[in-house]
Amino acid sequence: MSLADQVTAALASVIDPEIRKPITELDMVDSVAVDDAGQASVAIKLTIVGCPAADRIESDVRAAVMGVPGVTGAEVSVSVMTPEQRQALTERLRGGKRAMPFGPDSLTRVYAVTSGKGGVGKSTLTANLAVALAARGLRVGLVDADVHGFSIPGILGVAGARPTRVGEMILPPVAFGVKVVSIGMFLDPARGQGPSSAVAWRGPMLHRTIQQFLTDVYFGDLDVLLLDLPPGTGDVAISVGQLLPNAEVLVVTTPQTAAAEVAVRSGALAAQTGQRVYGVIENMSGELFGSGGGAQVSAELGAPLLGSVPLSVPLRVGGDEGSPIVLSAPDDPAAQVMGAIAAQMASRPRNLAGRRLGVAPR
Ligand SMILES: Nc1ncnc2c1ncn2[C@@H]1O[C@H](COP(=O)(O)OP(=O)(O)OP(=O)(O)O)[C@@H](O)[C@H]1O
Repeated sequence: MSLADQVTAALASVIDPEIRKPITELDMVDSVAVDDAGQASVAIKLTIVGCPAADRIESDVRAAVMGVPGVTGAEVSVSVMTPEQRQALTERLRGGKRAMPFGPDSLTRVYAVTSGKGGVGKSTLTANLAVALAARGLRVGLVDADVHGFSIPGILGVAGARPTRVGEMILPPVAFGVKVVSIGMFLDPARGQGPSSAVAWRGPMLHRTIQQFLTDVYFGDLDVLLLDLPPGTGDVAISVGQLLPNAEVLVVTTPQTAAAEVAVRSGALAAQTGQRVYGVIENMSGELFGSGGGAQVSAELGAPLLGSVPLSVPLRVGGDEGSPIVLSAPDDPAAQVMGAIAAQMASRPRNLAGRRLGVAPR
């Protein structure tokens, strides 16, 4: 066996402390060379930038290399895997099992949009934010999980659209650059399922449906996934909290005090499932409905008030007509506020920056 082969064999004793497998099985050894004088050069690829285990891996590699008889010195260089290499590794570690793509090791920022009660404009804001984010060049997916009324497809002008099935894969319709699916598109009226049968959707069946839905719908690589949840603190919010603990919550409220109180409750549920409240949006602001609801929810949840969207006739009409005003009437004051909120969201880095690869040890 050549000295280089012996060095490679020795590297099998170096275990990645997080993934808990030999680095030689994780495609982390890029190259190994040993010159005539016994000087070894080893190139290592880490899974992510700023990998907390980097120093340990590097020193373990050095020790393993120096332990090979005949090696006189070791030069270890460290780089980072490309996203493709990382993805290939992740898939291989999962053993080819289809997994829910938006879990904690995903690069996608996931936002669950919730409200205390219905009719506060949650779906309208979610749809417009999604379109505004897509218009900024982000890859955006939108899941309508509001079992009390699937309004997203209508607001985005794809009310009659059905997803395309390619084998086991379900390809979502695209509206204004947003990949949009609604649980409403998967209901089977023959089984009594329908937008008006929310009661039949409670509990474990709903949980399984959402899980299957997130797994089977092929969104591809997304920068942002938005979920329009039903108002309140019901089963869907709990399921999403369990399935996507990494999701951040956006709370929509109106300016009235009563609406603000229930909005706080739905935001507080997020904390119980380990989610973080990213921010609060006040909608339909204007003297008519009182004021201060957004600020109150923001203060009580300890999350920023991202903006106050004024009452706007074009916003309502745009929703009815399937024409989101962030595109069709960008100068409207409500469109301006929603555009500004989308700009804040778009300026955040991708989800995984500096985080560990969340691969569970076997
Ligand atoms: N800022 C606004 N100005 C005027 N009308 C608005 C505004 N925001 C929303 N609306 C209108 O209010 C109605 C309710 O909005 P929407 O369906 O988005 O609420 P929701 O909170 O998602 O309700 P639910 O959860 O019950 O589906 C719609 O007719 C919508 O066009």
